[in-house]
Amino acid sequence: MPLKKVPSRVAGLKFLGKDSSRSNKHRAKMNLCSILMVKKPGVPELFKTYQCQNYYHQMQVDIWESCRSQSLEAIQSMQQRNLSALADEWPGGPRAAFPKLETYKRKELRRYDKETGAEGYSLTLEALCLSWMLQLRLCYLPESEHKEQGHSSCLALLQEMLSLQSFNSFDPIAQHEILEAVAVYNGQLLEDVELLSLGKLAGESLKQARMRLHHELARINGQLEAGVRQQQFHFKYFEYAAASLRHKAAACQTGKIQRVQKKFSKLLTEVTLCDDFTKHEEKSQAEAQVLLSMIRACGDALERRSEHQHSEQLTRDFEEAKTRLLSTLRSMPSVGEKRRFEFWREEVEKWFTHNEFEEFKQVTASNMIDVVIIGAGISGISCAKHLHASDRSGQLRIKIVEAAPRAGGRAKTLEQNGSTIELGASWVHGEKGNAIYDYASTKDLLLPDSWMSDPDWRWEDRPLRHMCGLEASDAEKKVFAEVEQAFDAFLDKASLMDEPGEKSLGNLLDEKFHEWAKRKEHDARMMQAAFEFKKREFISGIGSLDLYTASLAGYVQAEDVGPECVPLRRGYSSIVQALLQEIPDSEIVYGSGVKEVKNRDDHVEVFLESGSAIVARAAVVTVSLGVLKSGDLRFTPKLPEEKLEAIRKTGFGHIEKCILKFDADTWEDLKQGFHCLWPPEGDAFRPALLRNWEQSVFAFYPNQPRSSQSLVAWIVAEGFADVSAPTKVLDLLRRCLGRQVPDPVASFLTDWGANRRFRGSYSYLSTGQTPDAFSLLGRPFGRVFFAGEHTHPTYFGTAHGAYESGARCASEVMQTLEKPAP
Ligand SMILES: Cc1cc2nc3c(=O)[nH]c(=O)nc-3n(C[C@H](O)[C@H](O)[C@H](O)COP(=O)(O)OP(=O)(O)OC[C@H]3O[C@@H](n4cnc5c(N)ncnc54)[C@H](O)[C@@H]3O)c2cc1C
Repeated sequence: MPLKKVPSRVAGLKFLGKDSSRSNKHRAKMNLCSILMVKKPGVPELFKTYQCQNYYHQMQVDIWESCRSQSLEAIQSMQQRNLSALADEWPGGPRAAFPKLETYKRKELRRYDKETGAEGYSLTLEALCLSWMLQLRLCYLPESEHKEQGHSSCLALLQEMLSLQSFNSFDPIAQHEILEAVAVYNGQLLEDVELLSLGKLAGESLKQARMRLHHELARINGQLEAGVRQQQFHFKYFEYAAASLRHKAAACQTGKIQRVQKKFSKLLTEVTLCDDFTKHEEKSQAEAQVLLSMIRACGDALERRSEHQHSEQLTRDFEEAKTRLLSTLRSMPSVGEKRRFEFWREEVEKWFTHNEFEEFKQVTASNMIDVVIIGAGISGISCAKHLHASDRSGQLRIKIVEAAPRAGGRAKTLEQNGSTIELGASWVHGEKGNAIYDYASTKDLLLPDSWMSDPDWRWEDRPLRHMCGLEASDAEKKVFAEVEQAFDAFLDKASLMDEPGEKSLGNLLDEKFHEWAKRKEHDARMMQAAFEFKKREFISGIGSLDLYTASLAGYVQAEDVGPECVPLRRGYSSIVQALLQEIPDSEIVYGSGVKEVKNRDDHVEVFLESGSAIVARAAVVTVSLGVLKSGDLRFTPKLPEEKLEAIRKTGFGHIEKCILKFDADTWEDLKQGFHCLWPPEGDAFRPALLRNWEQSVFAFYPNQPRSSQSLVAWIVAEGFADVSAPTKVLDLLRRCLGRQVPDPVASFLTDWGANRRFRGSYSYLSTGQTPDAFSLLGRPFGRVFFAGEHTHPTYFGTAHGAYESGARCASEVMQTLEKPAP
């Protein structure tokens, strides 16, 4: 690779890139524009055609800068920003314009290639443009629905550039650029599971496609190494060499990685030891040192991988490597001086916290297991239990990773001086065909039937009070009972409808109520108040913030397993404890939030927030719909669009409980609880539109089991985080009773909506959704399986739905694991 004199303008750009001062950046940008717009008359015309000048210029400069900041992620996010800001400038979208621009450039390139010498400088520029364009294109790849085509065309472009007769006579900057693009592509390609889809596209077998890939990589790496050997201590070479190593590490077996690692290590050692090493740019010298240490540390890590070491040990090793490196840098005459050393210390920190490097560390820290279950709620534990039950060999290696320090998720019971308080699920809804009921019965966890006939608990006998503090009169109670009956009848009728269509529950109920109320002679305000009570009560049952976005079809689809509401003797946590006893303790890792799930060809990689990773043959995701909506858990590759849409559209409720615990004397007076009637607000009662959450409180119920001496108020509010809620709820209680009530001895407030591990209470079908949304949410994607209440087609929103979804998932996973490898 002969070094030619670098054309000043381009060189200026390159070196200006190193200087981050604003004016220099601006000059760099202007230089670039003038090269593109003035020196190459064909280019502006073309850009004009696609009306994308600004976009393109901005892009070049952005890419330039983000290449310096080393991260493809940075390029992608910049790309996103630019795209939305400049979408108007590029009618038809950049994807439509790209192929045209590309074809043009490729043609030019070939033409210049034939006429090498005469147009050498132009050729260099064209090659530069092409390589930038390639980088742009690479940015689109992760998002593109035409990923396979994207891969093919990128590969074709790379091959074309590398095979140009005149490649070696390009100026070094252009060669660098092209090789960089190659290296980025190299990493990207491995990321996308080794050309699997490309193989399919070209009608090749997987084996052929892999061979082709390896052949290609060997060639590309050869070029990279040649670059390093020529002592061009260029930042990018080292960086991408490391990225490439990391990707290889993720894709190959240990033996192979060690060979690659040794090779790089040798190469870099050679570089740092050579005579004129210290004559090179300071930054490059340090870069080489950093890389060498990193690679050595990686080497150590790799060796440990075979020794099954834990990630904490690895973290310590990396820390040690970092300290070693810093002391080497401090001792280097060109770096050790205080101000510069500070700069380098920051750089080293960056290197060592660089995402890719972290991932490398994580992957090396893991050992392959069979199934990793994310979340130890009812669905996660049920899945583990059922996996064990169907594991005939008794060899299945399972891990459950749970972000919280406890199991149970939305089933959470507080133990309070011998009594229990339910913060999440409290009832076993229905007896027949309810898996939780059956399970709890066999373990004798349910309260005896007699509790239902307890006069203190009888629903219909509960006192009815106005918010102003008055008890409802007998006449009002009669109206209330009639409205209740009519309301239930509306819903019963809705359940019988064959085609509930797009209608919302709110609309249906309003319609029916108005028809019904017209025929009645009762006090209109009382009817309305009773109707709004029912709606409030109903909202807390289905979890929707607003009945007008909850689908009637969803209500019809939700299956009841009986009218009973059976509480558990020792609360819902007793179910969780019983289930936990059926799986080995060592299988659960608490306090381990998962941040990313990578779906590979024949395995999954699950990256934890703590910095380690688990590699398994299959993963089961049981996090709530709220967590899936938030995007906190990343999936690579992205989930299919139809699943994403179901995640976006399916409703996830926001129900909270505020529980006030009283002493024995006060409790005697309150133990039945009561229903509260708000003055009617017109006929469009929508909690989402309420001025404050207090208005969603419709009752004070004894918390089950009632020995806890506590009243619970249900609250409907999004992302609820009002710490003063217990005081406000107590005020409401006093207001409704029309008298002073002694302060409670304790109060509890849930935060299901604000808690980032849940982000809501339970799911429901929204208007406009097709009823198969829940099944779609439960559909596996590659080796990733999905359980959780939100994946049950008929028992969504319930604990038994969660339990059954775990069992379903276990059977899907077993089928996959038992399939012979392709
Ligand atoms: C207030 C309330 C009252 C309810 N009342 C009833 C009732 O009376 N009867 C009934 O049948 N149902 C009821 N439910 C619903 C029932 O509690 C749920 O349907 C059920 O518990 C859901 O279980 P799951 O396993 O699907 O999800 P979860 O319980 O949400 O379990 C998911 C687990 O994943 C963990 N997690 C989240 N993110 C991560 C991450 N990144 N990495 C690792 N782990 C993570 C969470 O910590 C959690 O433990 C109620 C729910 C609420 C909120």
